Amino acid sequence: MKEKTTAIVLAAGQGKRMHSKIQKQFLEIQGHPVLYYSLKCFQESPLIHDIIIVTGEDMISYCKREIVERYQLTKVSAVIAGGKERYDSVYKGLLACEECKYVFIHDGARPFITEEILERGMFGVQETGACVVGMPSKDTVKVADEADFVSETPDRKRVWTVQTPQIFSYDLIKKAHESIRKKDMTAITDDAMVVEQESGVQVRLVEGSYQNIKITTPEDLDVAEVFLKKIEKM
Ligand SMILES: Nc1ccn([C@@H]2O[C@H](COP(=O)(O)OP(=O)(O)OP(=O)(O)O)[C@@H](O)[C@H]2O)c(=O)n1
Ligand SMILES: C[C@](O)(CO)[C@H](O)COP(=O)(O)O
Repeated sequence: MKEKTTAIVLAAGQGKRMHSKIQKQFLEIQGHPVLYYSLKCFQESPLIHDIIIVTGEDMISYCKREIVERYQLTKVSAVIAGGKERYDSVYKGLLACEECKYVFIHDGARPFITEEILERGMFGVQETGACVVGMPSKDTVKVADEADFVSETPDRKRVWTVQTPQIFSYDLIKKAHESIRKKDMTAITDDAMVVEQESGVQVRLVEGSYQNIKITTPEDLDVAEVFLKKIEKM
């Protein structure tokens, strides 16, 4: 089915900045693992046909049992092993996709996506085949030189901090990842930059939300608890 849309959900990171024995995507907030919340959104979205979970080799059976079976995530078509870096895990996810038109690449460490965000992403990707969700920066951003002196202050109106999901035409993102893998790869921190560097395709920015945080350091868990309590009351 060529019109299919697949979500690749990344959960193979070590979470070093969290300093926890349990990897952050498996820590519980309000009684459920962080990873569950974004999977639930993809499971319930009419835009998404199937879901691939990318996790550590040693966590595959845990994910199948404690996430996919426990929450009856019927759209999950595969749970596969990721790689050393985030971009390796993305590439493995892309290789595991069955024929599809679009892919939503998402950090399993971002629990607060919504159907509205997915809709904006799906709308945005139609234009050029590449779309990222993000938000305009609330802070003024400085670009530093190598000695930590300010080298530039970009116009804040033009500065966005980007989130996931990042949504692409499958053929475009697969080709871009294949192309960058032939080079010396350093500091590839998102998928949009792979498209920026390896194709002439423009990447559309659409609004995510200020709530769509990535669980990265311990204080993010406190913030996540607050957001969840607020969501539960709605
Ligand atoms: N080799 C990797 C590295 C990261 N990720 C995933 O990519 C997302 C975003 O990465 P990040 O927040 O940097 O996670 P970690 O790499 O786990 O964190 P840290 O850098 O603190 O170790 C997370 O959902 C993480 O599980 C992945 O699937 N495979
Ligand atoms: C893809 C991403 O979530 C966009 O903000 C982010 O770049 C992941 O980066 P990290 O270095 O893995 O935290």
